[in-house]
Parts: sequence; structure tokens; C-alpha cells
Amino acid sequence: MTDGDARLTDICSGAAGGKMATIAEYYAGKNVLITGATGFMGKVLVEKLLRSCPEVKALYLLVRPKAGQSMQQRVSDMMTCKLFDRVREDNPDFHQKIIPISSELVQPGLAISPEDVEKLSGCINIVFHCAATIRFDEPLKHALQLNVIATQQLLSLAKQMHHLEAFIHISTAYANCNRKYIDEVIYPPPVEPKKLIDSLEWMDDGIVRDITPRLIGDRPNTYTYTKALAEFVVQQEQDKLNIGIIRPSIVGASWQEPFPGWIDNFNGPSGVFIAAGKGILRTMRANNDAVADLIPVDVVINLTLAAGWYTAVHRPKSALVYNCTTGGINPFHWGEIEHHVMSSFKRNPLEQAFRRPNANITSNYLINQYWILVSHKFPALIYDLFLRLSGQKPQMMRIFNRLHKAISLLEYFSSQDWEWNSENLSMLMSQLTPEDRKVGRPTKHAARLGQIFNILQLTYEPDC
Ligand SMILES: CCCCCCCCCCCCCCCCCCCC(=O)SCCNC(=O)CCNC(=O)[C@H](O)C(C)(C)COP(=O)(O)OP(=O)(O)OC[C@H]1O[C@@H](n2cnc3c(N)ncnc32)[C@H](O)[C@@H]1OP(=O)(O)O
Ligand SMILES: NC(=O)C1=CN([C@@H]2O[C@H](COP(=O)(O)OP(=O)(O)OC[C@H]3O[C@@H](n4cnc5c(N)ncnc54)[C@H](OP(=O)(O)O)[C@@H]3O)[C@@H](O)[C@H]2O)C=CC1
Repeated sequence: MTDGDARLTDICSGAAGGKMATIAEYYAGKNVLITGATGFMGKVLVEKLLRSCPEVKALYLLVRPKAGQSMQQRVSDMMTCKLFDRVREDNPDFHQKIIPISSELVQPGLAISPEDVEKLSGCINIVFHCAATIRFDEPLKHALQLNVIATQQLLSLAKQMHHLEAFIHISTAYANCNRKYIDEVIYPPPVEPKKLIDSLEWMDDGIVRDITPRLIGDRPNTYTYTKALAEFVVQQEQDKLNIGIIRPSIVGASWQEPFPGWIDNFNGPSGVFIAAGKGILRTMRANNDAVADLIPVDVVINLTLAAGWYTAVHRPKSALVYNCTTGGINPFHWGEIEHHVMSSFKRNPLEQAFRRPNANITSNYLINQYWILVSHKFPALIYDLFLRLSGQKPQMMRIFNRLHKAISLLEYFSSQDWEWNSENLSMLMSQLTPEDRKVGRPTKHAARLGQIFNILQLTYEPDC
């Protein structure tokens, strides 16, 4: 085990005794409700609770049927994936603690049956709300429905829970990316959510699409806009519920737990790294000197569990926001990332690469356009011509068009940087024992190498 792993693992396992045992002790005997448990962060949360807080009573997961699979089948399949190997080893019967509840979050009442509502109202102690649409190109109506209205409905359900001790909402550090300095406060929303919900209700999709740019204003997409609105609706309930809001920055593969390099998606930088490693991506707009605020999923989940414990035990008077970011503590820059990623791929090439990896970032729009033409579009054209001539279906231009679409949505985040205050996070850390704090914060070297190492050692489980 490395330094970083020791921190919350030990707290949760009670290894260090005294104050440190409180998190695992706190979760012992508790019933936890989780939304988004089939997603990237949700799965890691479920795994960590089962492994490090083995006395937890039960995890109730709000899951919908999908792609012809029932919710039970989806949860059973999820538990067979490699992510759960350590839990399975420790307790082969761990699945008994998992109780799937059928729920479609965009339906009235979250489509939870009256029997299930009654059951949840009577037994849940902590709610972790992870579900969201994280797509940057999501139509506003759907993003509003899932990220805002479903959050409101979940809060209504939470208010009916007789034994609820904490409601933890997962937001994003970029909810307020229209600001350069982001404090651990909930900023006034760009619009009163209720007014927006009422207005969009009668508009057809075409009208909503047309007015979306005006509505989202200086935010880059419907995702960050609706996440900001969601924070506001959560805050409105702070007099009635104990609330914690976690704002992670760019969440990447696991650093240590349950093993390094676990990921189930190619969102954000992971997709960019792989595209560069395969020799497909050769140029992208990014600022060499801007901070790349990456954070491994296991670190986020450890902090989320600690925040759940703190919220329930200390019952802060108002909702506490935790900016879960790394730039202020341990800045890593896109230029450095480019250097490490490219030298790693040169030393350890990926299989079946399109060509030798050689990607560069530039903050200059025209230079980027030039390289797109020369090193993306022209080779794609030649390759597709070759495929055509040899009787095969052309595909390279299609791949590049998709890549360009994805990249164009990401460049906003790689071309500038932000400063986040993380005092509440530090305060949370200060509640841990000095030994844990000393060994717990990832050293600069370890965190950087961890990120790079993980790129090369990814365990990608897309269907888990
Ligand atoms: C030059 C080398 C060194 C590079 C150094 C510099 C790197 C700079 C990277 C900058 C990245 C900055 C990212 C910042 C993000 C911060 C946002 C805040 C964080 C959050 O709060 S939430 C999480 C953020 N959400 C996302 O990341 C989702 C973004 N993705 C989308 O919205 C959609 O996937 C997208 C891009 C609109 C594409 O949609 P669509 O065409 O419908 O396709 P799919 O989603 O089905 O995916 C198709 C295909 O593409 C792959 N994919 C997805 N994302 C990427 C990506 N980022 N790069 C490359 N490829 C990507 C996906 O896996 C699918 O592959 P298949 O093989 O399954 O078809
Ligand atoms: N990933 C990142 O880099 C970051 C994520 N976050 C936040 O963390 C949280 C989790 O993100 P992440 O795990 O990456 O996202 P994923 O896209 O991996 O997971 C989303 C989850 O939400 C569920 N969900 C979506 N729509 C519905 C619906 N209609 N009914 C029921 N469940 C639904 C999905 O279920 P299903 O499997 O059925 O689709 C899935 O479990 C989000 O709130 C996000 O904003 C914040 C910062 C960074």
C-alpha cells in the first residue's frame, strides 16, 4: 500500500483506532441510498463502501432497466466485474447487501413504486446522489429533467425519510466555470430553476434548441448550466436536511483503490490520451501552462464518504460545499501532461496503432487548424482512398469527424484555468488523525506518476 491509499482506507477499516475508526463505525449498521450506482463514480462508491465499511447494513441502488436488461440483471452483471474482485474475495456473499430499487429518474416520482417509497422512507440513513447526464451535447430539456428536476424529486423523497442523517449531492467543480475564482459557496443561479422548468415545459424541442445558447450564456454547455441549477435546488433544502455538496474536477481512472487504473469510460482526457496513443490525434487546442485539474476516482470517492460521515455527525448549519480539486495543492499543467503522455506512449506503444504517436498541443487557433488539415484530414483522405481502392468501406474520415466533435467540446476546459478554494476540503482533512494526514496527501511525484502510469495500465471495463 502506498502513502495515499493509507488515508481513508485506514479510517474506514478502523486500523488506526480512536478518531480514525469513526468513518467505518459511522457507516456500520446504516442503510445507504445511491443514485447513479451503475455509473463510473457510483460503482466505485458501492465497491468502496462494501470493502472498507463491511458493517454497512445495506445499499439501496436506484437503477433503471436498460438495453433489454432488467435492473436486477444489470446489478448482478455489475457485481461480477473486476472492480469487485477484492470485495468478492473478502465476502463472497456481499451481493446480499445490495438491494436494487427500480427507478427511472426522469419520470414523475422517480417511477419508484409506493411500496418502495414506504420502504426507503422507513430505513434510509444516508443518500448519495451521483446520477446525472454528463454529456456536453445533451439537449437542455433532458439535462434539466435529469440534473435538476430529478434532484428536486429526490430531495422530496429524502424529506420523507424518517431516519435520514445526510444527503450528499455530487456536483462538479465546473458548475461555475463562468467564474475564474470559485469559492466553496453556492452562487446565485443563472435563472430561477422553477421559472425555467415552467417555461420549457410548453416549448417544443426545436424552440428550446434555438434559445439554448442564450440561456446558458457564458457557460460552455447544458451540463455545467444544469449542474449549477441543481446546486441551487439542493441548497434550498438546507434548513430541512443535512447537506453536503461534492464538486470534483476532472475525474480519471483510479489511482490506488481497489487497484490502479480502473475506468469504465473514455470521457474527457482519457479519450484524448488513447486517441493520441493510437496515433489518431495529432493536434489539439490546449494551453501548456494552464492547470490540468485531474483527480483520480478513488480519491473523490474517499472524500465523498468522509463528507457523508462529517455531514451526519457534525450536522453543519448550512450545506457545506467541498471543491474536490488538485490544482491548488498539487498543480499539474497540460503541457507537462502532453510531455509525459507522449513519452510514455513512445516507450510503450499501444497495439494496433493507426500510426506512430506524435501529438502536440497548441493554444493558437490557426496553428491548430493547419495541423488538423495536414495531420488529420489529409492522411484520413488518403487512407480512405486506399480502403476504397481495395474494396473496403472508408472509415477514417468518419472517425476523425467524431474525434473533432468530441475535442471541440473539451477545448474550453483545456484552454484556460481556474482557481478553486478548497478550505472545506482542508477542514475535512483536519478531522482526520495527524498520522493519516501526514501520509495521506499524495506527494507531487506520486500523484503525477500515478496519472501517467494509469494511462498505460488501464483496466477498461466498459460494460461492467
Ligand atoms: C495531445 C496529447 C496530450 C493531450 C494533452 C491535453 C489533453 C487535453 C484534454 C482536455 C480534456 C478536458 C476535459 C475537461 C472536462 C471537464 C468537464 C468537467 C468534468 C465533469 O464535471 S463531468 C464529466 C465530463 N463529461 C464528459 O467528459 C463527457 C464528454 N463527452 C460527451 O459529451 C460525448 O461523449 C461526446 C464528446 C459529445 C461524443 O458524443 P457521441 O458522438 O454521441 O459519442 P459517444 O459519447 O457515444 O462516444 C463515441 C465514441 O467516442 C469516444 N469518446 C468519448 N469521449 C471522448 C473523448 N473525450 N475523446 C476521444 N474519444 C471520446 C467514446 O468512447 C466512443 O467510442 P466508441 O469506440 O465506444 O464508439
Ligand atoms: N466523470 C467526471 O469526470 C465527473 C463527474 N461528476 C459528477 O459525478 C456524478 C457521476 O458521474 P459519472 O459517474 O462520471 O457519470 P456516468 O455517466 O458514468 O453515470 C451516470 C449515472 O446516472 C444514471 N442515470 C442517468 N440517467 C438516469 C435515469 N434517467 N434514471 C436513472 N438513472 C440514470 C446512469 O444510469 P444508467 O447506467 O442506467 O445509464 C449512471 O448510473 C455526476 O453527478 C457528475 O456530474 C463531477 C465531476 C467530474
